[in-house]
Amino acid sequence: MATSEEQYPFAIRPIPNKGYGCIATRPIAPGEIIYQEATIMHIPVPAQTLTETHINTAFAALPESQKESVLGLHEGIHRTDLHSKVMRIFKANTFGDGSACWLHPTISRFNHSCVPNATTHNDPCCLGDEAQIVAEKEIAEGEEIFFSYNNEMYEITTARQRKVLLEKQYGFECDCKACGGGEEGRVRDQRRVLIKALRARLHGLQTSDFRFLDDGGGEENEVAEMDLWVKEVPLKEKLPAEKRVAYNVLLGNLREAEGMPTEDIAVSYWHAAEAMLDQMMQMPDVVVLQWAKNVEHYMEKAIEVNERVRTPYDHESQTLRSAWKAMQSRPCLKVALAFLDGGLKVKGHDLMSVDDEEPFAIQITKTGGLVELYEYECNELFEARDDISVASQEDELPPDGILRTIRKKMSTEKLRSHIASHGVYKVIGAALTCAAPVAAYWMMR
Ligand SMILES: C[S@@+](CC[C@H](N)C(=O)[O-])C[C@H]1O[C@@H](n2cnc3c(N)ncnc32)[C@H](O)[C@@H]1O
Repeated sequence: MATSEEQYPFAIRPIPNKGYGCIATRPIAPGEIIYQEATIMHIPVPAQTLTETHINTAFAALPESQKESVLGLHEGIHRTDLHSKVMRIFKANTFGDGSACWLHPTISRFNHSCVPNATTHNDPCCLGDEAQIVAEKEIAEGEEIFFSYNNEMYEITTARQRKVLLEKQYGFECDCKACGGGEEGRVRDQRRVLIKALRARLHGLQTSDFRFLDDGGGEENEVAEMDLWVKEVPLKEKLPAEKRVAYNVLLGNLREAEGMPTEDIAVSYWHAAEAMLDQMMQMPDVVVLQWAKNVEHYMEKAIEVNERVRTPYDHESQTLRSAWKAMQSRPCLKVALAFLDGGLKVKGHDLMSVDDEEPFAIQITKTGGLVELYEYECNELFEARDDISVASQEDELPPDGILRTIRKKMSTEKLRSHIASHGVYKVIGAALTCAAPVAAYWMMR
């Protein structure tokens, strides 16, 4: 176990009931690279189809020194399907990306938490076959450093369900704060159930049913990821833009509240901004200023969250920044942001309001002129369009869906009384089936 304490900010130490683990030897700041190392035993086969022969062949091909370090790794559990020590070691320490599996001799010493303070980065474009452990939060000297062994799955399962998954895969019972039960555990479970529902809807799927995990997950040694996803059923209708906005914002908020990795939080806000822009573009001649502000707010949030743990020059930061630049060049957003930035003169129209009231929207006329619209004027315009669209045939994605969203904005009183009589979770439930941004807003208060 070769880590030099001067060179790296952690040491491998025995941890009660966990074998070894990695302890910070000094304070570590968010974004700091804790460790970086190359893979060994890289097997170009997905975990589901990995066989004993694959593992034995890859092990046999290693130089003697690497064989020794593999054999020194944690052996994992004695399952009936894992016949040799090498098999058990590989299963207990394996990393994978859906197309290959591999080991990292030192990174394998980090233990798991469902609320991790670090993440693994292994983007092959930037790191080749290396992986990094990067701090997600402030880590104090003496604190154990954890990453999540499968955040994609664990962020959508309750403590009881994770207990089955972790037991079958690794043979341990997690004692992190998300698995610790009590009131905190209950709130975390509810957040993760919502994250599951939102993620499914955003993928165009009905929510998967994980209740079989509550009953112990069956006789199998391991619950394959395939089993969990194969039950997915596509939604009958495409999710309209206003729901994608609401769901992504809520997903970002829930992930933040749950302390999930910043990369996932940033992606939620980025997708919310994209959906908001899609919503704006369904009505290209009327630019609602608040929607433009929302796009800007969600993108700024995505960039800020991402750069808590990455420099502006990292690949992910560059991707986000160039996505934001591309969005800003869309005519509707460009007009709105230029206007909000301090006035915009187009074809002799001075759009700065004569009084202090900010217009609700800007209308782009047929001749390309720009006209300010105040809220009452918008309502009249939208009502006229609603009347026309009621008469028109039903589209899969009605272009005037957004108009209805604005209407929903008017019914906050109804939501308020709903919360009073049914409680917040009923309202969240309602929002999951008929969400509008205003419902998401209420949920987050
Ligand atoms: C990849 S290894 C991690 C390093 C390992 N503890 C060692 O001694 O080398 C995975 C194994 O560590 C243990 N482990 C990891 N996270 C744990 C946790 N949160 N609680 C208890 N045991 C854990 C389990 O035995 C698991 O099979």
